[in-house]
Order: sequence, then C-alpha cells, then structure tokens
Amino acid sequence: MAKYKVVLTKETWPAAMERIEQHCEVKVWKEAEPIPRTLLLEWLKDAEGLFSTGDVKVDEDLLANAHQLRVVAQSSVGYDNIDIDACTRRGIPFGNTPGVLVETTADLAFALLLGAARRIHECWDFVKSGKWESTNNIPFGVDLYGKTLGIVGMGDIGCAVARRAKACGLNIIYYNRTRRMDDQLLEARYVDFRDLLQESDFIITLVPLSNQSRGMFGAKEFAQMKPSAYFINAARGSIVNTEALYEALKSKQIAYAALDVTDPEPLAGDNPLLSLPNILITPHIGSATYETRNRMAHLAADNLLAGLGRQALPTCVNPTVNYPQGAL
Ligand SMILES: NC(=O)C1=CN([C@@H]2O[C@H](COP(=O)(O)OP(=O)(O)OC[C@H]3O[C@@H](n4cnc5c(N)ncnc54)[C@H](OP(=O)(O)O)[C@@H]3O)[C@@H](O)[C@H]2O)C=CC1
Ligand SMILES: O=CC(=O)O
Repeated sequence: MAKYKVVLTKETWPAAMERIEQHCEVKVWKEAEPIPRTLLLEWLKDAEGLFSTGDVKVDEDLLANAHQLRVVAQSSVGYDNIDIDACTRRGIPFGNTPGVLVETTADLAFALLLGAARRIHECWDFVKSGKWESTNNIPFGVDLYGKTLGIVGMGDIGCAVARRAKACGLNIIYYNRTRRMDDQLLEARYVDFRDLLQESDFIITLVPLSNQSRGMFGAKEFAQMKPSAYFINAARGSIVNTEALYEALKSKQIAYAALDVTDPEPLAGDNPLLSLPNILITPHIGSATYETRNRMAHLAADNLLAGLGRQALPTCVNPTVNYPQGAL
C-alpha cells in the first residue's frame, strides 16, 4: 500500500516517529533553527500531513500552497501559531495535545513560584561562589502560607496549579472570561481582572495567546499590582509587554518575575531582562520531561494518522470540519 506523504518541521521522539514511518514517507527538518518558509512551502506541495511545531506559522498562504493536505497535528496544547479558521475553511482538521501535559506544566509553574519566592537560584549561585560565610548574609525569601495567589486562565493547567497552591496554604482567586461552575470545589474565588491584579501576592498566568490576550499585562496592569507582587508567566511571552515588565521590575513597581516564556524566544544573551536582579527565567520547559514529551509525541502521531485515514482526530480543535463526502 502506498505511504502517505508527511512533513515534520522538527524531529519527534523515536517511538512516535517509528509509528509515523510505518505509514508515511517523511520529510523531516533536522536543524536547530526553524525550517525556512520557502523550503516548507516546497515540501508541502504534495504533502498529505503536516506535523508542525510552534515556530511555524500555519496560515492561509501556507494552506493555499498545500493542495493535498488532509491534517495538521502539533505536539503542544497551545496553537497560537495556527490559523484555525483557515484550516476549517479548507476542511483540514487540526489536532493539539491537551491533557497529557497538564500536571507536568503545573509542576513547572509552581516550581517557578516556589523558586522565586525562596530565591533558590540565587542561593545556589551564592553557595557556589563561596559567599556562604555565616547565617547573616544568606538570601531571604517570602512566605507562601496565608498569601493570595491570583490565577489568570483557570483552565486545565490553572486548576492543577490551584491544587498545588491549596496544599501550600495559599488563598486562591482567579480570572477567566467565564466563571467556572466547579470553583467552589477548587476553593477558588472568581474575581474580575482588576481585583485580581490588586489583591494578589503572586500572579500566575496560564492564558492562551489570542488577539484578546496579546499584551494583556502591560504598564497599566503592573501599576495596579502590589509593590510586593510576584508575577509568573508560564503561558506565552506575547501576553506580556516585555518593555513594561522590564520597567516595572527595574523601578521595583513589582517585586519579582519568573518566566518560562518570553517575547521573543529564544531570549538573546544581551536582552535587558537578563540584567535585572529580580527575575528568574527558564527556557520554555513547561512540558519538558521525558515522560510527558513522549506522551505528547504519541498523541500528536495519533492525530496525524487519524487525519491521514480521514478518521476523527482524538483531540481535534476544529471538529466541525466537513470531510469530503463518503470519506469516513
Ligand atoms: N510553558 C509551557 O511550556 C506551556 C505553556 N502552555 C500554555 O498554557 C496555555 C493554557 O493551557 P491549558 O490550561 O491546557 O488551556 P485551557 O484551554 O484548559 O485553559 C485556558 C483558560 O484560559 C481562559 N482564557 C482564555 N482566554 C482568556 C482571556 N482572554 N482572558 C482570561 N482568561 C482567558 C479560559 O477560560 P475562558 O474561556 O472562560 O476565558 C480557560 O479557563 C496554553 O494555551 C499554552 O499557551 C501550555 C503547556 C505548556
Ligand atoms: O508551550 C507548550 C504548549 O504545549 O503549548
């Protein structure tokens, strides 16, 4: 039986790759930098499947060039790089990887909160550089217990963070566009965005990047936070105005920031944020454990193979796509 033609914009995990290769003839971009757009368009001319990554824009222009495309699958839960409406208009289902990364990403978001509050990375530098001479000069942190955590974007990952926070004795408030029906079970209080900014000692944002959320944390929002506030972004860099965050940290308008995501990514070594003493940055590692990345790769492969076979995708973002008649 003829194999499907598939493009991968990055290598994926070996076990998932093996499954894809059983059914597909693959073209894989293996370099560290993103695949050049012209090459991707060339490869997509006769491709039936695209296994994409967040650094590739899947838009009208790309889809118009990919006449044979049946499915786009991506190994991430966020899909701000994908024009979902354009996919739907062309009858192309798009699958992401929700669920399988929830606990792992919540661990990282909470680790950033704890790491920043107790200045773990500074303490490590302090010990390594031989400054530990007495108990007088150690870096001091702040308590979590009894403080208020504001979660912006209380979805799957936000709820998993809330569970961790509860165990540490934090009071939880949250903001979504819609109040959750289960917030009493979570022991979380729904508030409007302004109240969350003003009341929180720690803010964790896990809101998907969209036209609505782009830049939702800017100068005005930082000005409303407490001077003692810790701001943690584990969602996407572009929901924050980076210059405004830099100014807020430099002027001590807020106390601290911990970021797993930045704008841009990767962050250049001379980025002004790196000169600040009150910041902790990790390189977009929310889901980066061996187990979780493997699970994500398998789920993305499931979506890809289902779409190639004109079957419903296990986790489809646009399930209303109309398949060609008689295809299913
Ligand atoms: N750092 C990393 O490595 C990772 C980052 N992520 C990021 O985390 C995001 C969240 O993932 P996940 O929890 O699975 O997603 P979910 O869809 O489960 O949750 C998103 C939540 O955000 C709320 N929301 C959406 N838009 C807005 C808005 N404009 N203002 C306020 N609230 C909003 C939604 O509620 P409502 O619709 O009612 O507003 C929903 O509760 C992903 O989109 C991704 O960008 C995910 C995994 C790893
Ligand atoms: O950033 C990671 C994701 O899965 O989204």
